[in-house]
Amino acid sequence: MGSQGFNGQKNGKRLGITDPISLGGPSEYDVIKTKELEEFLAGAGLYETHEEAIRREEVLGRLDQIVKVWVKKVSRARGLNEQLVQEANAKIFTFGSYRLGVHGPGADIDTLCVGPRHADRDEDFFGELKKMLLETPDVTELHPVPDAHVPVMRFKLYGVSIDLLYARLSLWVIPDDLDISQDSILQNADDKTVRSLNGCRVTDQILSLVPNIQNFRTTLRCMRFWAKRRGVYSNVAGFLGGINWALLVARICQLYPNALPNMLVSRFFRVYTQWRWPNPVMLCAIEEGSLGLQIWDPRKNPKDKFHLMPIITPAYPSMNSSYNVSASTLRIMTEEFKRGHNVCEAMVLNNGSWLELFEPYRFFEAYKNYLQIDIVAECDEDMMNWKGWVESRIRYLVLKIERDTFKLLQCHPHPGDFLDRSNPFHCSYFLGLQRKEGVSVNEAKKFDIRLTVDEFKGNVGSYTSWKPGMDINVTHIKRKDLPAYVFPGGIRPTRLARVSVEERRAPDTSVASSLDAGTSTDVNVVDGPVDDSRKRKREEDDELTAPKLLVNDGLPTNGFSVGVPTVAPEGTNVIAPEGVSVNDLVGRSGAKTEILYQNDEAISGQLVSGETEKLATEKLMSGEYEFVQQLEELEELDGSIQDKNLGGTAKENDMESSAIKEVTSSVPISNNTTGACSGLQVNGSLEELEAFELDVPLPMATHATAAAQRKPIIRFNFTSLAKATGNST
Ligand SMILES: Nc1ncnc2c1ncn2[C@@H]1O[C@H](COP(=O)(O)OP(=O)(O)OP(=O)(O)O)[C@@H](O)[C@H]1O
Ligand SMILES: [Mg+2]
Ligand SMILES: [Mg+2]
Repeated sequence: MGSQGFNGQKNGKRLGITDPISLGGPSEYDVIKTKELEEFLAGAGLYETHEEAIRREEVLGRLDQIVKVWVKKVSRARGLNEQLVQEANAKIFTFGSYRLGVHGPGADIDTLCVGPRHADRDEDFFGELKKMLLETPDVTELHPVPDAHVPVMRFKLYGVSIDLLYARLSLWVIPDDLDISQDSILQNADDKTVRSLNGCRVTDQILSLVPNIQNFRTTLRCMRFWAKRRGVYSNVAGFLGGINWALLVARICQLYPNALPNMLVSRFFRVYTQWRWPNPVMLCAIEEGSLGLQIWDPRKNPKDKFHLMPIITPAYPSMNSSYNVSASTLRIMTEEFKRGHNVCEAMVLNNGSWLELFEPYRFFEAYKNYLQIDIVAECDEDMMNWKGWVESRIRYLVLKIERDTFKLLQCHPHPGDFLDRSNPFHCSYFLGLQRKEGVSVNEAKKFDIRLTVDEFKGNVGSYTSWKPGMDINVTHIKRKDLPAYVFPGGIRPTRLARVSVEERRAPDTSVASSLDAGTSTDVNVVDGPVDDSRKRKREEDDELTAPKLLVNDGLPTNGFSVGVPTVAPEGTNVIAPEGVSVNDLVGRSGAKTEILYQNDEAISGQLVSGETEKLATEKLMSGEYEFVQQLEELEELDGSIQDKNLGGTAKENDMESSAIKEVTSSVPISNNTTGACSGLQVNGSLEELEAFELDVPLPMATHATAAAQRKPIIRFNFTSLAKATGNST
């Protein structure tokens, strides 16, 4: 198949803020591999049926009817004359995965209702419309969330999940052909309206900024599925969510405008493996705008400087869509990009497969030590609210632990919760724990993170909608003590293979995978034989290095616990920060390079040579836009930025390997504790924490006074050999 001859432009406008990396079109191989990929995605159940698609359209039609009736009712109640009542209008727009055309069978439809100035949010949208929805028999599970940052009404209409936002415009009449992409639509809009409009405006912009929507969709479907399988799909956990993945994929589509999805997937991994965060990913230039709304600008906004993985939204006001990303989650995602890159490279040599790329990440085999966060509530509604709140706090716990252990301990949050099948009002979250690479047992000495956990629980306990019965428990557990309900089917494998650090991220062709689409939080744990000699060695290692973890102060618990009750520990020690080199001030190239080769060098009709393309990618990475320059300015502005190696490291002629190396060390500089980050590890073996010896469930200490009275103790002692007495749950 020849080149589609796309020159990187759409309607005479260049897409993206740089020229493409390659204008090469697909080869026969790409056509075959793309077909294979599409079949794979279909086989995984990612596409809905034609009937389901029709149903969604009917649902949207019905919703549009409902809001149109609503707005007339509201207009009449406000005393508008009959002519104005007749003209009164409201309109439904869609955004999210449905609008992008990448939704799966069970996905919600994200919708926005745009209404006139006399239909307000509180009284009319969350009042009258809610009342009408409650009275509509086809509406079920109505759950209004008026106090959210982006207020939303959640419900099901004919069984289809709907997220409905509201934008109140300053117009008296909403025309049916209203264009919300104009910035003027934001004039005189309240903050919640601006935020509510944002989802639609961003989605529409994305679709207008990619060269080929169909290729974008297939690639995005693939990347969303991949991210779910690899446990890196979750905004709230500090990974990336739907909009972030869409933006990352869209940028790749701009850089390879004539490529088919198979190549876009492989370039996705290549480019983001080399990406030198915190250079931002942007689909277009950031507009200053005339309305004075705050935009992402690390030169002006101190908070923006600490964003580790900026992925900027393309509609005014441009924002960073991925501010939740932490050093931990960035490290994990970078490792995953690298793994994806390796699998794709191997595929070209006939050594890899799509199956292998989508191999589920085996979270519960990856670590020896976990932190288990259990929550309980008294009824469905309390549980839903309590879960939402706790879930949104967990990434702060990750930050706190890494901060308070001077980054010697690394946390890996598992996205999503696990429901205890024996108790519908109990569920658990998990963090994998490991010692930072290169931190020796001796160096690590002892940790005391009682205060860290206490702080977390205090924070969680400050929930303004707290109700009696909402409780939380934080317990340290070993892998063997993981509750059965975390495993597929609720059945603990008879023997859990320990995945070595290298194995954790490396492709594993020996493991068969069941492609249960949509189970983003499920991890396929495989029960396999463990080599005896390796096992013996492990046990010896455990003996030598067993650290100690104390999870409470010996006080009795209040009866709710999951974990391993053991004896109370001896006194606790607080580790000193000495000797901890937080190597986060390492080199970022300051040079702004000429980007890419000329268009006419791009070989029309065929792929550019691998080496040329690699070089082009590398160039792009090393001189991405004006941002490097911006960073230099930043450094002049802010003495806290201490990039000593600026401009002194790899430049445009460096090979890919050095670019990778740079990616792993090119991180923003911060003296801010929450935004602080360490160097990333990609290569080499990450050492795990070895067996914790003591593991006592925490007393319940969620709320206010309870939290103050029961201080949980978590102590990591890498030298002590106190014997465990734990038994499994
Ligand atoms: N917590 C949030 N903060 C900010 N924006 C959010 C948040 N949750 C959702 N959104 C916005 O709503 C959009 C849709 O979110 P949603 O969770 O429905 O994901 P999605 O991409 O539609 O995937 P799915 O197919 O799983 O629904 C996102 O793309 C984002 O713009
Ligand atoms: Mg959605
Ligand atoms: Mg949604």
